[in-house]
Amino acid sequence: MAVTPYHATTSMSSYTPPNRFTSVSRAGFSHPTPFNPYKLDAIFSSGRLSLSSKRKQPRNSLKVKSAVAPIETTADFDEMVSGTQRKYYMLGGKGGVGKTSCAASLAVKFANNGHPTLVVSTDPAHSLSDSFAQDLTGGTLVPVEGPIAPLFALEINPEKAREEFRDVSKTNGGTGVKDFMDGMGLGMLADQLGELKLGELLDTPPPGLDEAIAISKVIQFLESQEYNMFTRIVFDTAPTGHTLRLLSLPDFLDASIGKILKLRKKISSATSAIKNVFGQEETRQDASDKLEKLRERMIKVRELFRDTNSTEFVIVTIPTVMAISESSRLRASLTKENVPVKRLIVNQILPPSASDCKFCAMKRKDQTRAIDLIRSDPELSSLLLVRAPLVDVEIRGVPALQFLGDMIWK
Ligand SMILES: Nc1ncnc2c1ncn2[C@@H]1O[C@H](COP(=O)(O)OP(=O)(O)OP(=O)(O)O)[C@@H](O)[C@H]1O
Repeated sequence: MAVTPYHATTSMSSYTPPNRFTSVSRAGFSHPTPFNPYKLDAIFSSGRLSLSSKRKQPRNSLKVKSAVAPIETTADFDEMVSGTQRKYYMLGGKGGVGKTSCAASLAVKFANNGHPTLVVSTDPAHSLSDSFAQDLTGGTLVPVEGPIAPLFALEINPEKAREEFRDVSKTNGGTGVKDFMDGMGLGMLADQLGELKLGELLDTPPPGLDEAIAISKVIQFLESQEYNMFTRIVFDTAPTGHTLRLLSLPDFLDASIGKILKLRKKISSATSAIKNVFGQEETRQDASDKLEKLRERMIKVRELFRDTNSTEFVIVTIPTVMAISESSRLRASLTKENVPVKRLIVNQILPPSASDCKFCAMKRKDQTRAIDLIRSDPELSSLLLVRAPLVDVEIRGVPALQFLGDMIWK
């Protein structure tokens, strides 16, 4: 299967990873008081947040205090950044909570700490381009300017990935095969094939299939020599429902494809006498191989999600009862699927304010109540709770992501 084309740039090909990751200074910005840390526009207009200035400033000089009841934990970024072996971070959660912003800011932070990093969006509704304020829609790796170590971004077109699957399956088990079998009087086997609901699968692929294929494509090309320089891979995944289906999908596909392959063997022996007449043996063998490969790739995706040594799923949520309930269910499902989870980002927490309006005071109360839920939730209370404040402008572009990342990933 063709690997996503990519044209290496000089910055990537000439890059030598540092021996000691700690030797690369982290981005930090100092702000003279009085200063509202949530006013991004103030930082930009004052010129205090610029890529050239970031290396001169002391690390983590910007401290943000949380507005709601304190739960003093950090993301333990030191643990995330340590080691040169490749690590994968999957960020997921309810739609619109800030998965993309958190994923992009984490990727920028890794790159600023010396890790050649790749950030990938497999969300069918991509917003990585918007987040980086760069066009990433071409389906190829695009260099992101700014961070210290190379940072590349990729939006995988799920439609295209799905088409690939449809092509493989059509030749192997769709109507083509059914007609072929009917023609040979193998209606019974055709019915068995029907039971596998393969036709349905082709017409309306289950949510998660395109994402699983997209992830498997990334795994595939990351195995090549050309891309082994990437030590951190950050995935911006699709909203919760898709992720959950994606996790059960490999089992479903594994079983279905397994059955199809068995069936194929039966058909193959039953028709050995006449298959030469049809002259299709070679095509069918090729399709079988492709299907088997697809099955292996699905298994790899599942293994990657479950690999405690290299992978971590980070749940992103917001401080509302609905979002937290959904996060709790997500965690339960991830645990069932043996997917390692350590961190929970609570994004968009209201910043402190001396004079709350009525609306803000109500909102703050709601947020406090929601965060209290996390503390008593059996699925979420054991996670490292990371607080991310609501800022007053959209997070777009590397400097803004750097700013957000320095508040979240500490
Ligand atoms: N901490 C924050 N403060 C202010 N705005 C934020 C914050 N986090 C995210 N946003 C904004 O919220 C919007 C949605 O964020 P984002 O695209 O990151 O969410 P998402 O979970 O990836 O969404 P989707 O599920 O639609 O892909 C964006 O406009 C983003 O700039």
